[in-house]
This record gives sequence, C-alpha cells and structure tokens, in this order.
Amino acid sequence: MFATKPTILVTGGAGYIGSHAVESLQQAGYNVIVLDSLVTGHRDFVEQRLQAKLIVGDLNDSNLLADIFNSYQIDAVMHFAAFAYVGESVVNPAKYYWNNVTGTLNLLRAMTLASVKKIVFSSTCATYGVPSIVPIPEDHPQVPINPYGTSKLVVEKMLADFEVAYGLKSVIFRYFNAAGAHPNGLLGEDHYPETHLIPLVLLTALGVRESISVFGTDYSTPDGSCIRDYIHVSDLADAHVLGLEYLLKQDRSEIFNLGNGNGFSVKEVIKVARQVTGKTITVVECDRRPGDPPILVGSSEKARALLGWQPQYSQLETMIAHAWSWHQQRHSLPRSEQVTKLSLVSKPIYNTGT
Ligand SMILES: NC(=O)c1ccc[n+]([C@@H]2O[C@H](COP(=O)([O-])OP(=O)(O)OC[C@H]3O[C@@H](n4cnc5c(N)ncnc54)[C@H](O)[C@@H]3O)[C@@H](O)[C@H]2O)c1
Ligand SMILES: O=c1ccn([C@@H]2O[C@H](COP(=O)(O)OP(=O)(O)O[C@H]3O[C@H](CO)[C@H](O)[C@H](O)[C@H]3O)[C@@H](O)[C@H]2O)c(=O)[nH]1
Repeated sequence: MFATKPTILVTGGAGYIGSHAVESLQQAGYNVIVLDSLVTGHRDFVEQRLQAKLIVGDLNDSNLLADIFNSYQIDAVMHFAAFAYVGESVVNPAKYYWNNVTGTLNLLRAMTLASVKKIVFSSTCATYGVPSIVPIPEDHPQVPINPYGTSKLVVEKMLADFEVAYGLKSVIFRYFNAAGAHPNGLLGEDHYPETHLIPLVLLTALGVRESISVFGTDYSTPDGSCIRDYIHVSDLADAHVLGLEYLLKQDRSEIFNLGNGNGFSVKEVIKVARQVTGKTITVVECDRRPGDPPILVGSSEKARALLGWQPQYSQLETMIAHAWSWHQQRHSLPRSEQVTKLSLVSKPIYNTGT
C-alpha cells in the first residue's frame, strides 16, 4: 500500500504518553513529526532522547497547521495534545474546552482541508462518568461528571460526525490511568505542577514532598478510597502502533478501552509504593476531590481480540518500579534543574483570558 513507511504527525508527542508512542512508532519504522506547544511537554524528550523532528506550535494556530499539512506528506495523525487534569478542569473548564475541543476542531478542520483521513485519538475512561457496570465495556453509556471528560466526549462526537460528512476514519482509545515509565529509563512522567497519584506518592518517597494526600476516604469502596485501573505507558504506546496499523489496513473506525481490568485503591497504590521503594510515605487523609468517580476499571477485551494487544507490564509493582527508577534519575539532576522540575509551588501554566 505504501512504498515507504507512512509519515505520522504526533500532536503532544513531547508529553508523557505521546513521547512513548513516538518511540514505539520509531521502533516500528514509521516517520514521525511531532507538533507540540511544550506547554506541559519537554523539548529534550523529542529532540535529544528520541531524535525526532519537533515543530513547536499550538493546535489553535490554523496557519501553522495548514503549513504543516502543505509541507509534509502526512498519512495519519496521532492526537495526544490536550490538557488532562480532572480536578483542574472542574475549576477552570474554559481552559479545557478551549484546548481540548477548539484545538481539536482546528486540527480536524486542517486535516479535512488537506485530505488527511486517518486519526488515532486519546480519549479517556473519564467519558463514562460513574459506571453502572465494572469492568466498563466500550458500549457503556457515557455521562461524564467533569469538564475534562466532557471535552473528550465532544471530540468523540465530532469524530463520528466528521466520518459521516468527510470520510475521516478514527481509532479512539479510552485509556484508564497511565502509569510507569519507559523500562529503558529514556522517558517518563514529568508534569509541572504534578497532580497524578503515582508520581506524587513517589516524590513523597523521595522526600521532595512531606506527605501524600488521600482525596476521600468515605467512598463506597472496600477501604473508602477511589479505585482506578492503572495501565503501563509502554503498553499504551504499543496499542497505538497496533491501532494505527488497523486504521491503515482496515480503513475502519473503532473505539477501544485500554486498561488492565484490575482496580487498585489509592491506599493500595501507596502500600505497593512503600513495598517497591522501601521508604516511609506519610499519608494525610483529605476531603474528596471534586469530579472524581469512585471506581473506574475497564474491560479491554476488544483491543486484545481485534488488535492482538497484549500488555507486557500489567503488574502494578512493575509500573511503580519503572516510575520509581525514572523519578530517582530525574531527581539526581543538578540542583538548579531539580528546583524547576520538582518544585511544589503551582504556577499558572495557561491563561485562558477568562
Ligand atoms: N495520563 C493519563 O492517565 C491519561 C488518561 C487518559 C487519557 N489521557 C490523554 O492522553 C493524552 C496525553 O496525556 P499525557 O498524560 O501524556 O499529558 P501531557 O501533558 O504529558 O502531554 C500532552 C502534550 O500535549 C501538548 N499540548 C497540550 N496542548 C497543546 C496544544 N494546544 N498544542 C500543541 N501541543 C499541546 C503538551 O505540551 C504536552 O506535551 C491527553 O490527550 C490526555 O487527555 C491521559
Ligand atoms: O494527591 C493525590 C492525587 C490523586 N489522588 C486520587 O488518586 C486517584 C487517581 O488520580 P489521578 O489524578 O492520578 O488520575 P485521575 O484518575 O484523576 O486522571 C487520570 O486518569 C483519568 C482517567 O481515569 C484521565 O483520563 C486523566 O487524563 C488522567 O489524568 C483519584 O481518585 C484521585 O482522587 C489522591 O488521592 N491524591
């Protein structure tokens, strides 16, 4: 079908999951171009560590998108670029709708104008809301309870409409909670400020933070804390290559959950982190965080059956061990960089103008 391997535009390829997907695409022999504003991503991930082409720019820059699609023969897009903090989306929904919805609309419009008709999209289990069945199948009703989940659901609807009207085919992945780091130590999670549970627990183990907060201990779960389904970031990356190949070969749209089907509570995650690191991790029990469903655990049978996806690192211990290696390495950076990377003081990362 293709004389050479196709060229894939990866939006958000300087971020946590996107950078792992770039690496997997490179391993599979694809040509990769990364578009990333670096608002939460890292130039060095793309240029130094992966030695891939990086275009620094924003999804909402229509002229830039037109230039990219005119300048390169793009065969498909992998779209990771978005904001992804559930709690923040509740207090600043404008930021989420602007970036995740308007930004994606801009991308889809540019793709349509350039006749690029294939996209792999990062959606989320947050589109399901509070599930009525666990593990959650893909046909479970989608009733998100936070603006982040709604912003991703709107894009899912846009993709369905763009298929009918313009023939755009999509593979939508609804991931559960990404965790871990590349087993070779090349890439990992480095958000600023960090809000995700596992990195915060490990920063506590490192002594960078004094304690880890448990948001809510009165949920109707066995130990009262929220339950999530953690999935290794390298397994997510592998699924993206398989999803892309499905799209290129079958030319059919599909939706897949990506999780392990195992639920771990916040308290269990902390317990495993204590075992893996051998460190003391002080816990502070706090109120619930708005926007959090009590339990999110998914069924990924469809991805296994249709894509042949087989997660390699399904044990929570392995995910935490890989993340621990990464954070230890990151923390051994020169002191000046540590302060920038690991400071706990929030800084405004985006001005919505609202
Ligand atoms: N982390 C998770 O557990 C999780 C779970 C489900 C879905 N997702 C989705 O996966 C994707 C990647 O998440 P992540 O955890 O790697 O986040 P991340 O913040 O590490 O990566 C996002 C990347 O997109 C870039 N970006 C953001 N807005 C942009 C814009 N307007 N233009 C260009 N670049 C932009 C950022 O600079 C960053 O490099 C997101 O779409 C997120 O919603 C993540
Ligand atoms: O300091 C913390 C941080 C988190 N939590 C809890 O840990 C669980 C996991 O929280 P994360 O912030 O690590 O992850 P989320 O489940 O909120 O969100 C992640 O997974 C979602 C899908 O579940 C989304 O897609 C989203 O992009 C991604 O950030 C939640 O119950 C949260 O309340 C704490 O108790 N203390």
